[in-house]
Amino acid sequence: MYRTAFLDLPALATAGGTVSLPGSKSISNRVLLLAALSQGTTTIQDLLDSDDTRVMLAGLKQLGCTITPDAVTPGQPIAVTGIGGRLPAGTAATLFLGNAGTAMRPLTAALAVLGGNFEMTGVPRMYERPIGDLVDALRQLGCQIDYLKDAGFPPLKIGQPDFSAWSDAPIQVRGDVSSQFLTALLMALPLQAADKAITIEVVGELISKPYIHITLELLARFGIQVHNENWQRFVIPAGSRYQSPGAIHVEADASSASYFIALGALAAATPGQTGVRILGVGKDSIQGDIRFVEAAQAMGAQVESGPNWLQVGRGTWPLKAIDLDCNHIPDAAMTLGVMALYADGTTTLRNIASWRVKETDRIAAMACELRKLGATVEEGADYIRITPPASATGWKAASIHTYDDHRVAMCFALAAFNPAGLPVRIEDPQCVGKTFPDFFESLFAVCDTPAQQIPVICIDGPSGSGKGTVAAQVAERLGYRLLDSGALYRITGLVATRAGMALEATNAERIAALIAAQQLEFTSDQRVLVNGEDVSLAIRTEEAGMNASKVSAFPAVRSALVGVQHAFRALPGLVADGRDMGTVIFPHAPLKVYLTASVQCRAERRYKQLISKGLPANMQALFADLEARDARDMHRAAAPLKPAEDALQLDNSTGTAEEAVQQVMDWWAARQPFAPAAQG
Ligand SMILES: Nc1ncnc2c1ncn2[C@@H]1O[C@H](COP(=O)(O)OP(=O)(O)O)[C@@H](O)[C@H]1O
Ligand SMILES: Nc1ccn([C@@H]2O[C@H](COP(=O)(O)OP(=O)(O)O)[C@@H](O)[C@H]2O)c(=O)n1
Repeated sequence: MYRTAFLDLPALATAGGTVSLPGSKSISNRVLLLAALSQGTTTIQDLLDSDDTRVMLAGLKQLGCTITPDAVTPGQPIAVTGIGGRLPAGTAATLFLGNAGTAMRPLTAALAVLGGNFEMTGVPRMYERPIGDLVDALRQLGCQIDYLKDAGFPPLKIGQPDFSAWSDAPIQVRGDVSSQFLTALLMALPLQAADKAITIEVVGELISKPYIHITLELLARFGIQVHNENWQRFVIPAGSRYQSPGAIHVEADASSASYFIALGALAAATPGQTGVRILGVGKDSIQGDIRFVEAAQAMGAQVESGPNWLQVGRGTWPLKAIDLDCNHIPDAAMTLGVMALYADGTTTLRNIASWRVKETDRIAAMACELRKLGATVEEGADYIRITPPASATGWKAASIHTYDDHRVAMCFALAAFNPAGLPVRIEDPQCVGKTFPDFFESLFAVCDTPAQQIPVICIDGPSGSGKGTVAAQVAERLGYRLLDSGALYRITGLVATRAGMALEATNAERIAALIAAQQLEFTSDQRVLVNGEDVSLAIRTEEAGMNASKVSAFPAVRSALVGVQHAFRALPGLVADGRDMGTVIFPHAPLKVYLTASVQCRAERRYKQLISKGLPANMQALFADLEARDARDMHRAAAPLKPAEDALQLDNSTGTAEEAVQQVMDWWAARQPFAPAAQG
């Protein structure tokens, strides 16, 4: 997940490849509970790993379910052996359910019906989330539930139910506060329907019907066929009994799929690829938002589907403008708002009054941000009408404010395909964490753009000037990748020495062949692996620096390392630290900085740095080494150390590292097309 203040997306050109979406939270926790109540073992594929599923798993273990493996492991199924519809007499437990409504509500209902001695607890925020309507409904049956703090809210105490006074009258539950209460009853009451049918009656208008649809579909897979009488009465037939389906797959979140469906529809296919393949959800999905596919098709998307996959490519281009009632897909419809930027006319999205009361006023937010990009937007109480810029020159580079709304951030990323080739800034990108923490990583993995579009900031300079420190911090602030090119020469020196090769010109070709044959890996936490061995510390000694300086003078070695360095230039951007980043490796980089500091100052810094790493250091020797290294780096024939003609020079002798970082950030900001107010 990007935790930067903003994330700049370079202009993107094509899309293609496969994206796996995270599992749906609503489905994950329902499946877990249903598996736990069933007879038999259920093998669950693609369960979401999140706070809410973790507390559910922990609770189920306390109830005696066997869970293997112990926790969600990426790519591996998890097996849940259920309790077969009953708990051993006298089962007692205190269940901590965090802030997971999808665990608290259904588990309360199930345990109240099964009976035992339970305390249902959670985080303080959970104690502010209402549960009174569910408790009232359960008490109609004879369930024993007491409030341990405030009436109507968790924590709760659950005892042994007494069903003797319960007639066959329908159980009534309110449907207009949270559909989770009805879901909880629908999942718990089959436990009492062995001998007689049970009817649940909704009082008031039922909200969020698509979620009840999910519950009914999943119940059916676990052997319970509920009769839905016009969303007002639900009848659980007599003889109902939970039975594991054996294996079940958790669908990916269909709303998250909308961004990639749109991507396939509006991006040209990456050569060699046939559009975007989305794994985890198919057209037969039980989630309401899957109907986004129809809307995308109406705009021109070419969509194929199979069990749990979608394949989306460009069909009609430009997209067709549409006029659509979006009441059935309120969340995913925001994505249509950005697709409208690529349409051949004015698109109207209607019946979206609920947008006004979501994470933010989404109609106002979409209108404001779409206008920043150059669209003409009309907004009404319950509609939005979007006319795209008339031509490529009408597009503007915008810094998109995201209103702490994950969906605003995700759908506006698609604006990076604009025909004007402008970058798009997404402010506060970490707001996507609510449903899709790795959204931008997933997006970059299936998007492509010519290398010259991907920004590179070069930071060159002599040893100890602070390049590595400044480059790492600039990369962190921008969410860019980092190339520590010196590490490549240090590794070369190390492997050559270990292979017993003298670091002399006569061996240059052999050394070059040797480094080209190594498997190099740079981890996200800045460790360096050679053929799987962590050499991060071994290459940091002064001796390794000297050896690096020697091998780096060999043209054959330098050529052998060019491809590796170019490969670092990847979305969303790169900060490259070295000697020849701006002069040789990335000569067209949009920002080149030449960082210097006096030899005295650099020797002192290096001394402190080595000591802090527990490596030996001697001030006098360091001073001499630095001078020798400077001389060799500056006077060698191949790619000598010198400022690029268009480099900005920064003397870093007196200021702090933070000041140097800020200077580079300011220079970078000045080269961006975004309004200055939004710079971070
Ligand atoms: N103003 C400064 N700018 C950059 N680094 C500094 C500064 N002041 C002290 N340092 C320290 O200097 C040391 C050497 O910096 P480093 O980034 O390794 O240099 P280089 O990569 O140019 O060899 C680091 O330990 C860093 O924390
Ligand atoms: N792009 C680069 C980076 C490093 N080098 C060489 O590799 C050596 C080690 O690089 P480094 O960046 O790790 O060294 P320090 O600046 O940290 O001392 C330098 O002294 C240079 O001789 C190079 O020639 N070209």
